[in-house]
Amino acid sequence: MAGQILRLEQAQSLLLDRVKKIEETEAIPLWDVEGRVLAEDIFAGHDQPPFPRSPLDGYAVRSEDIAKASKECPVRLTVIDEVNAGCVSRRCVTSGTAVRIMTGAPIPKGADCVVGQEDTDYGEAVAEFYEVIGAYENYCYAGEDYKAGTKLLSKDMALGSVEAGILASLGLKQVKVYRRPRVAVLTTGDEILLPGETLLEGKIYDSNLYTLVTRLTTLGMNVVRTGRLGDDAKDVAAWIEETKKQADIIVTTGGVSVGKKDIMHDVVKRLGCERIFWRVAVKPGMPTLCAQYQGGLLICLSGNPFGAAVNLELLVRPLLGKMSQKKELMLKRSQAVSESTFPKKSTVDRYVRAYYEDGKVRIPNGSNASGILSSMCGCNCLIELPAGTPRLSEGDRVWVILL
Ligand SMILES: Nc1nc2c(c(=O)[nH]1)N[C@H]1C(S)=C(S)[C@@H](COP(=O)(O)OP(=O)(O)OC[C@H]3O[C@@H](n4cnc5c(N)ncnc54)[C@H](O)[C@@H]3O)O[C@H]1N2
Ligand code: MOO
Repeated sequence: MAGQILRLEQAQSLLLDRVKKIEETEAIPLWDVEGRVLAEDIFAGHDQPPFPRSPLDGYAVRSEDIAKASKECPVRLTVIDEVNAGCVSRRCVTSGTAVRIMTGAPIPKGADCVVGQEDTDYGEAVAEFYEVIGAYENYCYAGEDYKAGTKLLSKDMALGSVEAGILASLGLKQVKVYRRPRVAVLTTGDEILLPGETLLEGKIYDSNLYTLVTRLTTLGMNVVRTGRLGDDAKDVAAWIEETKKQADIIVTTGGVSVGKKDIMHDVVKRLGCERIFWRVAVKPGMPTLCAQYQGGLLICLSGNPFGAAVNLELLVRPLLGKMSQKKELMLKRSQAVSESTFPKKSTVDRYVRAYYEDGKVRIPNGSNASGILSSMCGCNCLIELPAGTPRLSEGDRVWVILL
């Protein structure tokens, strides 16, 4: 069963070769666009703004009427109408007249500029003007944001709050995006209890389910099914069989090592899946087992909580990035100077939980062992110590993977 232990890059590329960009699309409400990828080009259906509008509260006038206005020698114009945002004045501004106007209101015909009310006497029937304002000053053109027919957003771009606003400004309620990768998570182990159950002798609570599902959700994935089962290969195979149609990727934890209850090897056989690899030369999480089922990948991570969390980042996250076209999901490395020591020499590539800030990286107190989760609290990176790296000292330069 042992076979060859793959280097991380080999394992990553074997898996990446087996996934494709998701082409299926769905229409979603604008509220939900954050983190989604646009599946259509978006063209403007109208000018924005659709009409020339006032940028000020004041008076719409003809600039030639106030060409000689000053504080000492004000120009007096008859106020023939008032227009607020959302309304339209049907009057035409002719020589000697003005229309009282509020910010955002359409500039009436005949007017070619707006005088802010601070430069007037705020007159109601007749107003005095103290400033010269040139033609098309304080004048927002129709279409100055965008013109009808302009391509505003392109297929395959990432959507966020600004794009949501642009789509809304077009009057759209929905937009076509690629569907998200569908991921299912199953934790296995006779010792695993769900939070809320009574802690019995020899048992522990399931932390992996919560770490993995929360992380996948944060990465923008559609977690379609979750489950927890004991060490029974038949049950686990049945669960995976039922889930295969709904999920592009099924992630499991536990049962991948060499013990009597390490059932995932048997599960893969029962399912008739093609085993892609077992074991990657990394610590933690070395015994990861990956297989292909029709329609997706089965990624069986170590039961150890840190091993599962790290390999979700190293092996699963890049797949999700490729499938969803979200570049930010591809692994991001940065150089940093270590402010901590790490005592163990690395015989395989080792990942150490740490905090990164401003080019410096610090390892938290507590163990970095595969079974230890609590010291990962607040960590935002993994220090990458390649095989053969001697003990880490303060001041050493290292590469980190930003989480
Ligand atoms: N003789 C050997 N023993 C082991 C080897 C080896 O090479 N020879 N490899 C070790 C390494 S490295 C790892 S990693 C673990 C992997 O074990 P499994 O993936 O089979 O996982 P389990 O045995 O099921 O669990 C390991 C550990 O994690 C706890 N666990 C499991 N599930 C959860 C969960 N959902 N939430 C929290 N904690 C969980 C479980 O109780 C175990 O303590 O194998 C080594 N053994
Ligand atoms: O490969 Mo394991 O997760 O280090 O104990």
